[in-house]
Amino acid sequence: MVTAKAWVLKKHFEGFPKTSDFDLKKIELPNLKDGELLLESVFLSVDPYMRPYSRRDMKEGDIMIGTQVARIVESKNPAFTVGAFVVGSSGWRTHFISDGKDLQLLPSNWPESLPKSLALGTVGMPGLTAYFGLLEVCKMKPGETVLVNAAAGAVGSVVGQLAKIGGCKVVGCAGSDDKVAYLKEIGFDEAFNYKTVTSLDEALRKASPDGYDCFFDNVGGEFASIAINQMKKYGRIAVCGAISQYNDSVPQKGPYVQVPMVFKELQMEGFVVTRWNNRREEGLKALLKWVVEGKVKYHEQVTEGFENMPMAFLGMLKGENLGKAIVKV
Ligand SMILES: NC(=O)C1=CN([C@@H]2O[C@H](COP(=O)(O)OP(=O)(O)OC[C@H]3O[C@@H](n4cnc5c(N)ncnc54)[C@H](OP(=O)(O)O)[C@@H]3O)[C@@H](O)[C@H]2O)C=CC1
Ligand SMILES: CCCCCCCCC/C=C/C=O
Repeated sequence: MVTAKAWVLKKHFEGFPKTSDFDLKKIELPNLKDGELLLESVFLSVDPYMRPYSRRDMKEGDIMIGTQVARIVESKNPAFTVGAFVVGSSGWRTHFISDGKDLQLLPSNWPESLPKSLALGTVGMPGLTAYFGLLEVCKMKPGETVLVNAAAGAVGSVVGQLAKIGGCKVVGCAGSDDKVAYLKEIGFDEAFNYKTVTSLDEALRKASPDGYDCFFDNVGGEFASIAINQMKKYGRIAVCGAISQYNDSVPQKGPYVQVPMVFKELQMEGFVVTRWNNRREEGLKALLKWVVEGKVKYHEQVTEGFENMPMAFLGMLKGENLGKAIVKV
């Protein structure tokens, strides 16, 4: 008999989440039936979507949603071998039972030298978000200028590097000087700390006096309202996320987007990465190849210990992570 630990949503978040909104539970797992596997989480992901999705998809007492890299510890399913690693979507738990249908094996050519946690970041959902958002929503072309915010995070750091591979000029904004230094290290042409500039408008203009063809927006709110005015004619805005609004109890008010949208003839499109689930393998293959070749660099903010999951989640929402926020069990 295995006892799993799991973090549940004790109380719906109001405003910024608190550690007291979570509860740690123990769950006795039954013996395996034919066709089932027992898995042990090795790395778990904390992601911004958990904040808005918790309100939409969860009720109090539910196990927190989320993905993990897990090792198969016991198998009564011939398609899965003990010792293999998979990406699962079983939420914040140390152990779980699956029939295998919701599991994705790590690519068979995964190099020993690469951390398996990358399957939750650069070579996982956030990397795919950057890949499809840039290619299919921004439709970036060589020679164009791309702006990305939350640029030193899991999605943003990949956006900037893929835009460079695609022959674009890249401007990134992030919330600390260390993050800005990292962006320059990984090849961003221009980067600045949006928290310390005296005028965001001026900083954006200085970084690209001719304006922006593509804006990969991870933040929304005030940042997006200012940046939209610096789009070039026929510019494309990929609305990927709105982290500056996820903790609002009262919706923020405009400025509104219609005037620049009309006169600059902009395209603005929201998207969710799962739209391209049928092209997941294509995206992962490309991302893994660029990482192996050293063309896409990665950084992970690893928090040790399953008991620290709420703290890691709160830290990520506060901007404490450089690169992908990961919890190592
Ligand atoms: N549409 C889709 O399919 C997907 C969308 N997303 C979205 O992409 C965005 C980035 O996600 P991800 O890369 O995983 O997360 P990150 O790794 O970028 O972590 C979140 C970062 O957001 C920044 N941030 C937090 N609060 C604010 C704020 N009030 N204003 C500005 N920046 C803030 C912080 O960086 P800093 O120090 O720079 O402020 C923080 O480090 C999120 O909005 C997320 O919801 C993610 C995956 C899929
Ligand atoms: C429990 C598994 C959920 C995986 C969802 C991945 C889609 C994330 C879309 C993100 C949107 C905004 O952050």
